[in-house]
Amino acid sequence: MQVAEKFISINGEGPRAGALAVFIRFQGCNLACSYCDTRWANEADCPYEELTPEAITDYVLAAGVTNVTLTGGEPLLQEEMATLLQLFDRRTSCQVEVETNGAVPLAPFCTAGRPYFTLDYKLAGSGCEERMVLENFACLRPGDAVKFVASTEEDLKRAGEVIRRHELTERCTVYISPVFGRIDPKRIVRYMSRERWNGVRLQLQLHKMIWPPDMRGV
Ligand SMILES: C[S@@+](CC[C@H](N)C(=O)[O-])C[C@H]1O[C@@H](n2cnc3c(N)ncnc32)[C@H](O)[C@@H]1O
Ligand SMILES: Nc1nc2[nH]cc(C(=O)O)c2c(=O)[nH]1
Ligand code: SF4
Ligand SMILES: [Mg+2]
Repeated sequence: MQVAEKFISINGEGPRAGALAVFIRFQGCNLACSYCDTRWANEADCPYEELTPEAITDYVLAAGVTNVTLTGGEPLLQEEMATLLQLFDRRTSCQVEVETNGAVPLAPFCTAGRPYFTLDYKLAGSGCEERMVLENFACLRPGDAVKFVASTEEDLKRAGEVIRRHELTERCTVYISPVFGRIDPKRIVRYMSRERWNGVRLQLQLHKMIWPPDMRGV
């Protein structure tokens, strides 16, 4: 498996935000979001370590941290991802979370060793909305999350439509986040108040408040 970086930090995003986690960031992505903060990991010439699923679970077990976040790049493009998830299930008692971009079918990963998914629904501002696999919503369960990362008021309006049409707040946790530096979070809160967005949570990326926003390995 192609690992661009691995590190221990607090999770800055999602349902386990603030909790210590071990991060495995895989190289390569099938999208090119306009705002991507880890574009470097998507480049074909990004340096990576080639690690087996066994070596990755060994690293996590040795780290002694019980939350694991698999991210990227797009983690679900890794050929051995199903094997890795089964190994985590068999060899560890870790809570495994996968950050995924909504453009890869989840169903093949919803068998034994199913992780928690944090699924990004890409809005128009990302340039990738037409790539969303809408069938994925049916796979979501409590403990999972859908995240909308908004650049504009148009994005906020669209997020509201998708949340309502697919009844997402009934299925799992729903987050709305600003594209870092592109929209003032105050505008999002005003929008949430005006539209009475019950059941949706604003989320700001904690790690970008603690460290420089472009710092790797945190
Ligand atoms: C880098 S992506 C990797 C996982 C997967 N490819 C995805 O898009 O969910 C991890 C998370 O960072 C978010 N993200 C990337 N760039 C961002 C930015 N500039 N501002 C806010 N969130 C960003 C993505 O929307 C996603 O939720
Ligand atoms: N601290 C920290 N938390 C994170 N949660 C999700 C991340 C990601 O890049 O997917 C991330 C990240 O890059 N750093
Ligand atoms: S899907 Fe994720 S990793 Fe890929 S370009 Fe978009 S934000 Fe970046
Ligand atoms: Mg990140």
